[in-house]
Amino acid sequence: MSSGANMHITIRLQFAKNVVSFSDIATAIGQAGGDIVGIDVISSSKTHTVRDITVSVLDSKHADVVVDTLRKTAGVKVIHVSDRTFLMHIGGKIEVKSKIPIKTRDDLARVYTPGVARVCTAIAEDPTKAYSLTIKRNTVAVISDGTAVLGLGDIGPYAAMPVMEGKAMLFKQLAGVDAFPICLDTKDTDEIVQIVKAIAPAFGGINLEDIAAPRCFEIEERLKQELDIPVFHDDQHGTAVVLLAGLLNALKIVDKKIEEIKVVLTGIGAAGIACTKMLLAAGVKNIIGVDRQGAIHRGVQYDNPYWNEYAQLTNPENISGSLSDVIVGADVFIGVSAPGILTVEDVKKMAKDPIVFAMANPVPEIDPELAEPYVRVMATGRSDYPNQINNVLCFPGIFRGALDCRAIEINEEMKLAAAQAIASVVTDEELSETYIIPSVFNNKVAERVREAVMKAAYKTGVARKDDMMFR
Ligand SMILES: NC(=O)c1ccc[n+]([C@@H]2O[C@H](COP(=O)([O-])OP(=O)(O)OC[C@H]3O[C@@H](n4cnc5c(N)ncnc54)[C@H](O)[C@@H]3O)[C@@H](O)[C@H]2O)c1
Ligand SMILES: O=C(O)C[C@H](O)C(=O)O
Ligand SMILES: [Mg+2]
Repeated sequence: MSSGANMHITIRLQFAKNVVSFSDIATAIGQAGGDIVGIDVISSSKTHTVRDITVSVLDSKHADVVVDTLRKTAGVKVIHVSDRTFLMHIGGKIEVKSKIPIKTRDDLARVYTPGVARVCTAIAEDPTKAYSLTIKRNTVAVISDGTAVLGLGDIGPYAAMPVMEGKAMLFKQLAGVDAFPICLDTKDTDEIVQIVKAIAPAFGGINLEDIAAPRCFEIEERLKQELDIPVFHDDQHGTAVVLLAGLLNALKIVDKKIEEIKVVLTGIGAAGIACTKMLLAAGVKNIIGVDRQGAIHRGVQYDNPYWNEYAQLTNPENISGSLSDVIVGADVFIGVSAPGILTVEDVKKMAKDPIVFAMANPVPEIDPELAEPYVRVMATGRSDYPNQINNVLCFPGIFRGALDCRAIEINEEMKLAAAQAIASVVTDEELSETYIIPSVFNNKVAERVREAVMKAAYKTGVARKDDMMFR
């Protein structure tokens, strides 16, 4: 399965009318396996025509095959090839906009010197006024060091930017939160903690993103202790929240109790450890974690201290072995690891009515089309298949709620409330194998998550909004 399903390329080509017809070109594209999804005439003369032909292809290799076929067709000249996805990224995807225009000298004197000085002084005298007089109240920093970007791994801070810009777009569109992508050119835990602390004054919350385990745990813990604004590692907690929402609904379909299921989870990293903790808190008793060297079990000393702790909390029968060994009889498979590691043979060994959540991005642990015939409920992290279990269902609404009540943190109760809120958007009448989790575009999601999260924040005493100081 490719990472670029729905990949569209636009090929600008010129063809000599007396040598080749458009239907010859369409046939050539079809024979190379491409699907024409759009045609635009750019110019036409007596002898030549220039057209932009948009073609759906499987991946970039397939795109090369289609383009090569056209290059070899007599009378055809390929002028250039563009990829719609790349075109959407030219110059980046977000910008900063002013709320008020500066039209007159008077405006200038208010938004900037000298007027602004009075506002600065007011904040200097009472720093809590930053909430009412600066962007802090509505602004989140999306911070990555580029070490665990999607399932692409350590691709560095420059390459991480498009994902962080995308997260910022989603924050804004789904919950009205202004988010800044900030990619740091350091992998040093102390340095990351120091930098984030130092930039915190401008922000009402910190969303850590795509920072590899195990460093992400210490970074988050230390920042939580040192800052009075919510710090939330999206790949851990956002994923765990949405996973639980999806599982609660999937279990209704197969009519199994959460306490009785056997769960096998692959990828004991940031997402995997947080998902496991959330499932244990929700009542799962039998969960086995599998990483590269097989099932995590007691009796081994792992280099990774988090795995030693993990072994204590999970795998009640202390089973060892590979994924194929431990998957036998499992009710649920959860993948937050790497592409293609679950085989159809593995799925066939699961208990009746298997639930498979293959959540690695962009390529899941098993191709949904291969798994489909053998599973009862199938979900991925992607938007091009039904049941998208992706942290995008959580982070906009959870931060909206936290910002609106000026929460000092996002705690366990707030996360659980968010999971239940997401699950509740799908009504019992609507619930089906292909609809266990609401769509990212369902505008009820962020609002419901916001309300639930605020309620939990007030209940647990972490909301400061009623405190006059933070108005
Ligand atoms: N759908 C979602 O919302 C969502 C959210 C977060 C992460 N993810 C995906 O989950 C994956 C992991 O993300 P993370 O942030 O936890 O990264 P991470 O680097 O912290 O953890 C990944 C873990 O997977 C393990 N792993 C790699 N290859 C494996 C294999 N062949 N078999 C078993 N384990 C293997 C690694 O050793 C590591 O422990 C990525 O693909 C990411 O895109 C999806
Ligand atoms: O970015 C996503 O689509 C989800 C998640 O944060 C991931 O790292 O895969
Ligand atoms: Mg991520």
